[in-house]
Amino acid sequence: MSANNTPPLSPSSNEGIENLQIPAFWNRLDKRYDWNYSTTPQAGLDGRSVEYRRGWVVGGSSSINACGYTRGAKDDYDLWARITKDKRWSWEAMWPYLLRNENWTLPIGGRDPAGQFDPRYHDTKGNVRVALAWDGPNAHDLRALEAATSKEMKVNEDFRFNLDMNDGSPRGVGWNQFTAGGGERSSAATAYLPTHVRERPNLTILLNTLVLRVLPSREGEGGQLDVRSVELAPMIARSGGRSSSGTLSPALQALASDLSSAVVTPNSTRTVTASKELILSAGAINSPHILLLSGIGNRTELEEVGVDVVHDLPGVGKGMSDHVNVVVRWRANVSAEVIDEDQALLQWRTNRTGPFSKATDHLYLYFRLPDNSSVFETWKDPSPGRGSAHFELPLEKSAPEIPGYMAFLTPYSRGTVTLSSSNPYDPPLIDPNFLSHPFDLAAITEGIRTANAFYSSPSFKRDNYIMEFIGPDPDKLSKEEFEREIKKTMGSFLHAVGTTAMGPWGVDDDNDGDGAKGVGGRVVDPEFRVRGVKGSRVVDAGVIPYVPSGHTQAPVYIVAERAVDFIRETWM
Ligand SMILES: Cc1cc2nc3c(=O)[nH]c(=O)nc-3n(C[C@H](O)[C@H](O)[C@H](O)COP(=O)(O)OP(=O)(O)OC[C@H]3O[C@@H](n4cnc5c(N)ncnc54)[C@H](O)[C@@H]3O)c2cc1C
Repeated sequence: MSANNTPPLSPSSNEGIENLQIPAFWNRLDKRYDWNYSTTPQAGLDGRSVEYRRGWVVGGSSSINACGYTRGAKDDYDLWARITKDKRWSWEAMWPYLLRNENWTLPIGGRDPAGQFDPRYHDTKGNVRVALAWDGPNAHDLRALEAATSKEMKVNEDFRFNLDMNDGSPRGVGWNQFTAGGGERSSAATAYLPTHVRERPNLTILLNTLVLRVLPSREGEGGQLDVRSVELAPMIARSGGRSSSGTLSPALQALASDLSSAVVTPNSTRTVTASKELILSAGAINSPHILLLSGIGNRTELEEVGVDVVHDLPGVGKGMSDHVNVVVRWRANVSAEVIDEDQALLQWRTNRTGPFSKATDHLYLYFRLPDNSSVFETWKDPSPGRGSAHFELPLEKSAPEIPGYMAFLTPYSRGTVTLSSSNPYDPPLIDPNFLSHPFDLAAITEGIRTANAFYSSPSFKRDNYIMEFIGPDPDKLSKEEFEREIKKTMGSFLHAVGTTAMGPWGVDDDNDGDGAKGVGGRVVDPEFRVRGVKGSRVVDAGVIPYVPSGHTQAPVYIVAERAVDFIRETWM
């Protein structure tokens, strides 16, 4: 079901779109809010391509995502500080920014959240509304909580209850926090661009407008390349991938008349030049795409597709790091809970409670592989530290099968975003290169064993509640059968980072585009300035060098809040 909507004025506006406001609808949204990307055929998935969703709407992917709010581990930020050799990126130094985006909100419907989060790690003054779900523990949660506090499960320290997974130490069983407030999605659009902000005279939002390229504006001091212009074109029709261009929208014409530097070109494009600097935030997939189309990237690869090289920066689009989604299942003795969707929609419209007010379920299990795991005999642990997790298992209640969409959080595999052609309307080639490193499948095999150990606790076995592990079970299938099953259903958690990764100050002598080195050739400095270029920064998920051991939207808000102060300090 999808709620009836008044057709939007523009498909790229989020305003007044009920389907975007309802958290539960994230997985059934109309394609018009999506760039409709897929990956290249993945050798690691036996040649399968997988869907790669990205939000085509104000607020980007935060307007269509599953609302999970996880900052990751303290170790993630400390790793960024080591990579950039800049202590300002450590968890401790970042603490004000970890809080600054957040507006902690009580759950809608009057549920008492005491004992389900730790108020010391939250703030109520930010813009992004964050809350626990409207409803309290269900029967499945009660068993998980019982397991997490039982003596038997002390065998694994990660099977313990964790009061707040956003305190920097996510390991354990804890309550899922959502980017929702009052039962409605809170996105970058609703949080940072509410109506009163959109009405500011110094802000212009161009809907249905495509950035084609960034352009050198003028020679900067000392002949340094100065990139502060963007080339824009209207986007009028979308039917999968990108659209064709059309005539200029009134907003674009108005902007052009306001800006002395705007230039009309014969094919309806427009060039706009920033007086101070250009901030590119087109996301981990599209920011590198735009840079490559602009001639900023690996010289040889640009020349191969006929793009004039403006700046040889080999790391652009390299080093893509993402979480994979491993599907495992258990048969459960649970009766199916049938949701009357008309009733649920009415309930949501009436008081914003009910099943539609939450995007996913209540509890998550974050766990590490043990230090003595056989996988570490062959490979070095890629995780950022012992406080971080290798896996996330959402503890979902469903009947008659309990699904485990287990996220593998610390992959060695790294991929790329490259050009399919020099035409800005052609989608980029997205190659996450899933399972290209043998550690990943070996770790997943061990991770499944640990996930099954959790569901084998007496709390879940009692009354024959969990009846059977459906699998894929590495202890029942042959290695080949097991791997085939994993590859058949695996997808992306859509947490791409690293494609315009930040690295240390100064000359980057590791900027060789070698994804295997870990950060894919560093594209921006620790304050997000594009290397070797004056006037441009990139601020989005692409600058994060390693995929965090949690979901990515909270880290992106944190990165963006940090960027605000870097930019402010530059111009004060
Ligand atoms: C379906 C889905 C579910 C997810 N679930 C979660 C979750 O539960 N929790 C979580 O933490 N993370 C989740 N994520 C990831 C999270 O939403 C992203 O990491 C986060 O939004 C940051 O993404 P980004 O920086 O890549 O940019 P995006 O959020 O994708 O934003 C990029 C913006 O730039 C615009 N843009 C791009 N190219 C151009 C161009 N050429 N011209 C004009 N505009 C352009 C896009 O339309 C978009 O508005 C999910 C993502 C998806 C897609």
